[in-house]
Amino acid sequence: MESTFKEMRDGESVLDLSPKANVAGGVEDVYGEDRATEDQLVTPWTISIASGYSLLRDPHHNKGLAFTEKERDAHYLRGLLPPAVATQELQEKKLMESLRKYEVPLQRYMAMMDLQERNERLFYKLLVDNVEELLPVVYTPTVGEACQKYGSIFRRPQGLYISLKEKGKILEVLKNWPEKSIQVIVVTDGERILGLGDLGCQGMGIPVGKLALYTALGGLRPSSCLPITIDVGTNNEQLLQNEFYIGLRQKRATGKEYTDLLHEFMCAVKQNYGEKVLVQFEDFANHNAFELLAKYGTSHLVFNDDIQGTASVVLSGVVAALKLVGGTLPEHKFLFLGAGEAGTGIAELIALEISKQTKTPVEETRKKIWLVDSKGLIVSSRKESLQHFKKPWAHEHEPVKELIDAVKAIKPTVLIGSSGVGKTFTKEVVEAMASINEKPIILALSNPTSQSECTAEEAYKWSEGRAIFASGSPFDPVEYNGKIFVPGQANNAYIFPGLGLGLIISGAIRVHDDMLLAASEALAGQVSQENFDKGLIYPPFSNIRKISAHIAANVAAKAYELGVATRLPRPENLVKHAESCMYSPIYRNYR
Ligand SMILES: O=C([O-])CC(=O)C(=O)O
Ligand SMILES: [Mg+2]
Repeated sequence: MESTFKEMRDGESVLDLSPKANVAGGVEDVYGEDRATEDQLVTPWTISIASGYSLLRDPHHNKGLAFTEKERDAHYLRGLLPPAVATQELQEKKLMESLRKYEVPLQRYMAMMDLQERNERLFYKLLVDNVEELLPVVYTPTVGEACQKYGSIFRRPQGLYISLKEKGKILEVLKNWPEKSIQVIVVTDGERILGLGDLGCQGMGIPVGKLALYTALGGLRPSSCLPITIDVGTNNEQLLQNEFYIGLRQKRATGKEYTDLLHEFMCAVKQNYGEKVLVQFEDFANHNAFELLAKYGTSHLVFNDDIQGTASVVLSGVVAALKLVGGTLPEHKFLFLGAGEAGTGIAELIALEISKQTKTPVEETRKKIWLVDSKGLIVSSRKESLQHFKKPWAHEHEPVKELIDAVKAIKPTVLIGSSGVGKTFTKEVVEAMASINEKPIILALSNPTSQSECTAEEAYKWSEGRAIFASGSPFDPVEYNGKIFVPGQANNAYIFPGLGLGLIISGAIRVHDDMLLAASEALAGQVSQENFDKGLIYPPFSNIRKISAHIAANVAAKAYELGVATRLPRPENLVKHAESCMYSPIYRNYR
C-alpha cells in the first residue's frame, strides 16, 4: 500500500463489480472497494457487494430509485422498489426541494443526517453541489444546536464512542469499526464545543460534521474518515440531569486518569492504523488542547484545528485584507479578545509570518500583537499568574481592564474576537476601531452565531460601511447606505480539508508550522479581484474543491521540502495530483 493515490484511485475506479460477486443476501464483504487490500487492488473483481434488501439498506451502495432496470434484475431488487427509475440529479433536485421546505434549521440537519445514513453518495452529491447552502446545515452554526440536543435527536451512532468504560480495551474498540483503511480521525472530548462549552459525549456532532467536510470539501473517501468522541464525563450539570443524555453520568475525569486514557487512545491509533493516519484534535478545552498537541506532535501525525486550522485561515484573511487596506503585515498592529486556543494560535502564526518576512526573531515580532482575556489586557505585571500559553504575550504596559480601553490604548489596525463570548464587540468598540482606522479589519470568530462578537450588520453599520469584516459563523449579505456588503466566513473549514488532503497524498508523518503557512498562502492566493471588489477576503465556498486542491498541493510541497513526506516519488504537478485523488460522489454502476 505504498501509494494513497493508487489506493484512492483504485478505490474509486472499482466502478463495476463482477457478477460472481453478487451474492444474494449480501453476506460477503460489502465495503470491499474502500477497504481495498494490495491483493484487491490487483484483482478488484474479487470484491463483492450486498444485494436485494440488504443493498437498499446499505448506505455505502444504496442508490434508491436510481438503480437501473439491469441492476434491479442483477441484484435481486425487483419488487423492492417502485417502478420509476430516477437519475441522481433528479433525486438531488427532489431532496433540495424538500430540505428547503423545513423552516427549522435542526430539521434540515436531521434530514441530512438521515440521508447520510441512507444513501451516502447522494448525501455527498448534495453537499458538493450546494456547498454554500448546506454548509450551515451540516456544520456551523446548526451543528452546535444539534450537539446541544444530541441526546434527544439521537437515532443511530455515527462514529466511535470511547469512554472510561473502555479503558484497557481501546485497541479492541478500534477494531470494532467496520472500515480498516482509516486516513483521518477527528477526535473530541466534548469539553469546549464551539463557543457552547462542555457538551460531553454529545460533542460527537462535531467530528461527524468535520469529517463530512473532509469528504465534501477535501475529497477524502468517506470510508477513510473516522469520527471519535472520548467520553471522560461532563461537568455540564444540565446534561447530567437530562434523562436523554447519551454519555457517562459523571464529572469529568482529570489528571492521570485523563492523560492515561488519552495515551492509550493515541497508542492504539498508531498501532492499528500506522503512523500516517492523521489525528485532528477538535474542541478540547484549552488546558488539554495545548498539552495534547505538544505531547503527540513529535510522535504522531496530529493537528489541532482550533489552534492551527483557525490560525491558518485567519492569517490568510489578514494577508488578503492587506490588498484592500494597504500596508504590509509587519506594519499592522493586532489586538485579540480571547487568549485561548484560537487567539494564541492565530497570534503565534502571525508572529511567525512577520518573523519570516522581516528576518526578525519571533520574540520581537510578538510585540506587535496584544491579547485581552477575561481579566483585561495581558501585560507583564500579570506574567506570574498566567497560563503558560499566554506568557509569550505579556508585554510591557500598564494594566487595562476593559476591551474598549485596550482598543484606545493599543490603537490596533486589526481586531480579532476569539473568546467564545458573544456580543463583546459593542458599538463603542467598533466605533473606536473606525475612528482609529480608515478601514478597520474586524474579525468576529466565535461560534456559533449566538457567540459571535458582533453581527455583520453591526460591524458595517457602526463603522459606517468601512470595516473589512469576516466571522467564524456565516452571516448573510448586508445592505447599508444603498450598498451591499458581503461578509466572509473566517472558518477553519477553508483549511482543514485541504491541509488533510495534502498530508495524506504526500504521506506526511508530521505536521509542521510551515505547512500552516503554506496552506494560508494557498488560500489567500485563491481570492480573486472580483472577490476583493465585493470587500471579500476569502474566496466563495462554491469553489472549495479547487481551493482545497491548491491548499493540498502547497502543503504536500512543503512536506516534501521538509523531508517528512513518505510517498515517493513526488508527483510533478501536485495540484492536478490532489484533484485526481478526490472522491467523487457520483453513483457507480453495478454489473
Ligand atoms: O467548528 C467551527 O465552525 C470552527 C471551530 O473549529 C470552532 O469554532 O471550534
Ligand atoms: Mg473547533
